[in-house]
Amino acid sequence: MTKTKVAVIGAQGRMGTQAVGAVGSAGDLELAGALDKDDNLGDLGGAQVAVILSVPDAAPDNVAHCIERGVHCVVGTTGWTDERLAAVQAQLEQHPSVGVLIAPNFAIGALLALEFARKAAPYYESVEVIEQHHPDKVDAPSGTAVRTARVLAAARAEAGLGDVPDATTSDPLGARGARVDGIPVHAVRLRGRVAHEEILFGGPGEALTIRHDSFDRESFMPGILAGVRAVADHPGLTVGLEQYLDI
Ligand SMILES: NC(=O)C1=CN([C@@H]2O[C@H](COP(=O)(O)OP(=O)(O)OC[C@H]3O[C@@H](n4cnc5c(N)ncnc54)[C@H](O)[C@@H]3O)[C@@H](O)[C@H]2O)C=CC1
Ligand SMILES: O=C(O)C1=N[C@H](C(=O)O)C[C@H](O)C1
Repeated sequence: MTKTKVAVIGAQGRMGTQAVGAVGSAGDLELAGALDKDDNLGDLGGAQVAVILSVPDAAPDNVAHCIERGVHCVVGTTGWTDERLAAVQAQLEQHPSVGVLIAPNFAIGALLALEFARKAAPYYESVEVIEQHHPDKVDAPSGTAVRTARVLAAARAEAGLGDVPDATTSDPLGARGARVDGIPVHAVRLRGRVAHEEILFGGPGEALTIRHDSFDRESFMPGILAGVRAVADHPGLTVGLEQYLDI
């Protein structure tokens, strides 16, 4: 069997170290490179696929480097703005056979939570998102929470729902949190947490809470490997691993 050659970028980080182990342990994959910020990415050790788990400020350059060399990308790094996504899209137009997966969350439960939330959204007047992470995380709100809020907002708009009700007229300290496409999003940072998300729905006389917990980064590894195995068959830009899976 010919093994797919995979390079990990951000290989010395919390996620990168586990991803290096997961790729190295997969019988159908070969670790071609384990690269971090002081390394010259070069030809990525001849990799066909790069797993990018660097920091938000570095990932756009990492992705551009890979696309330029025809290397498919499975990107876990967060912090993707519309402008950064548009730049990836534009570069991919010059490299139409290259696949780039940007996956805000690789955990199967997080993907299921997103789909359950999409389904619930039309039925509730109120919804808010609370994410909790370890205090070493550099970006807030989490990429997962941003994507969840966007999906919720789109589902509400499609169902003809208006803004979430909120009578607040005075909030000088920002206690009501951020708004992503109109959806309130709250970020908690606590030592001991890994990655957690709650989607709180409210309607007259009832509530529905959808919650996902990643207690260990091993929860992300099967999703990374699934992305690596599928990315070459999905040229162009894809946001969300759920697009590859039958969820
Ligand atoms: N999609 C998902 O399921 C998950 C995504 N993440 C995201 O992955 C990213 C990394 O998270 P952690 O591993 O916790 O962070 P980390 O800070 O532990 O690791 C980041 C690594 O990237 C390296 N790095 C910095 N600049 C670089 C450059 N120019 N080139 C190559 N490497 C560079 C750092 O030296 C470090 O080793 C974050 O954006 C985080 O939100 C984290 C967990 C799950
Ligand atoms: O930084 C993290 O840890 C995580 N980052 C991703 C995010 O921002 O959504 C995924 C997961 O929540 C863990």
